[in-house]
Amino acid sequence: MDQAKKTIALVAHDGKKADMVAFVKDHIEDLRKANIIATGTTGSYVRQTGLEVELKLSGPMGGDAQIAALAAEGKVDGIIFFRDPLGKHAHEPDIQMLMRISDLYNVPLATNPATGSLIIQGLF
Ligand SMILES: O=C(CO)COP(=O)(O)O
Repeated sequence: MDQAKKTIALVAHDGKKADMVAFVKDHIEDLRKANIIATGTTGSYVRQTGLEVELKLSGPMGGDAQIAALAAEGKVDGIIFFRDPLGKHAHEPDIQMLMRISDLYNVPLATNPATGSLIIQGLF
């Protein structure tokens, strides 16, 4: 992790992983300037774009919680979290926690590509 760089967390539910990969491709030049962390499965998909990604645990196994903990410690500058509004998740409490922590610590969090682009514009 390069302390001089911004850190961006990428998280996407299964129904939104294709959207996340498309988003990363659209913003790859800016994202290359950042440290990228991601929940496990999302990160594996994103790596296919060639972007370097530090993988956390898969979301249902605690990945959202790991990203929330880093955000609470001031180690995350932006979170791009494409939730599936049509899906149901066993780890819903973790999803809510990640959003709550981002509000508590005023960490920008985008839940769709439009606001994700605004976060990237704002950070770079
Ligand atoms: O479930 C998730 C976010 O809540 C995402 O986790 P994965 O990237 O491991 O699929």
